[in-house]
Amino acid sequence: MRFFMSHSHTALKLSQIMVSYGAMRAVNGVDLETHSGELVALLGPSGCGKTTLLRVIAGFTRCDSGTVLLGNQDITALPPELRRMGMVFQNYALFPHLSVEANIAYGLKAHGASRDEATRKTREMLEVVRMAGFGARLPRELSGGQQQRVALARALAISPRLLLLDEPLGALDKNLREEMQSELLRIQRELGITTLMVTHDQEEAMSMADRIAVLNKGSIMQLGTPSEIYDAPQNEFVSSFMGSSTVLDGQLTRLAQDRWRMQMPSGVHFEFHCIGPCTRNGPARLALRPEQLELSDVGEAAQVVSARPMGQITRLQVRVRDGTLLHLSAERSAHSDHLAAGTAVQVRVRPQAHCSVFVPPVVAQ
Ligand SMILES: Nc1ncnc2c1ncn2[C@@H]1O[C@H](COP(=O)(O)OP(=O)(O)OP(=O)(O)O)[C@@H](O)[C@H]1O
Repeated sequence: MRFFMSHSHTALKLSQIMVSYGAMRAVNGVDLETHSGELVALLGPSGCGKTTLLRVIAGFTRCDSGTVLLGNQDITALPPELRRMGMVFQNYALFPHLSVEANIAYGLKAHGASRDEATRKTREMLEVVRMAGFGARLPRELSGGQQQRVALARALAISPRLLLLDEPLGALDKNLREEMQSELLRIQRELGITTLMVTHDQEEAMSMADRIAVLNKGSIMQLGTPSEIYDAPQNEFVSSFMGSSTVLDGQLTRLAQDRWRMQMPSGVHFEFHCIGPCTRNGPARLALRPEQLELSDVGEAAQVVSARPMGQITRLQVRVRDGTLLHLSAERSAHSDHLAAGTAVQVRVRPQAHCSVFVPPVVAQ
């Protein structure tokens, strides 16, 4: 009867997970705790260990050390079939010769559901993913998005304690992908099921996740809400991975309580407010996002390299006098749309912007 339980709101806790393949460490001491019912995105570049971490949680890959807790249960050594987790992969992985209904019922029967239970639950899941009426079709008779709905229905049918998604929308084109993002979110919210989703798409993570874990080289670089990750990156990796920024090396000087000046060796300088508990005079790196810069009557002299109207904004590239290229996004205007290459302008950090500064670690002599 366990199939008729509501989806449990179970939290996951990973402690010091290590996985190596030979000499290569794929996951390097990961700690991660989810709240029950939240959607956490595992975001990072190719090869950073996202899938390996998901496989450790599912039980397909053994970790060399560390523990996996689900609720209060230590499941580190539990085989995958006893973990009751729902998984969806990028490539659908539906059985091609089975109908939609049979695909969904397959896992239910494998978990010991009777035929009647399986039929009832399968119909219910088809309703949840808005595919009622498609039960008799074969996977090849469905679009990519529909196949992914069926894969999701199949994963959810066993009332999993955790939903694991590995690039679930990676094979879909942009429009369908966006539609499926909100659909997936609706279902996840409706069922209140704790979900981990692997993605390398920053926008997808930003628009869907309650919290994002940014991974690099097997370690979590930062865990936080989308706005914490974007607005207050804790290190240079997160700052450059989330959205684009231009990084300037120079000397940092405090001008006032929360006002700083960054001067590059050429003398080019910018004044700005700093994010968070900033920092000390001396060598530093300033990360400037396109939306933090503006053309103005005061500021560093620069030349326009290119101006491209893109929907609501114009993307500008300007070069300051030491050759540094800066990226700006300006609100569309007749002026910004018609800035020719070579036009002399002035550029500054927007007065209200708060920028990230990273101080190189002090090297002991
Ligand atoms: N079975 C394996 N044997 C050896 N090395 C592996 C194995 N699986 C993964 N790796 C390596 O471990 C590292 C992490 O791989 P993983 O698939 O977890 O990365 P990922 O972040 O999911 O990448 P992608 O976004 O490209 O799927 C990579 O360097 C990969 O080559």
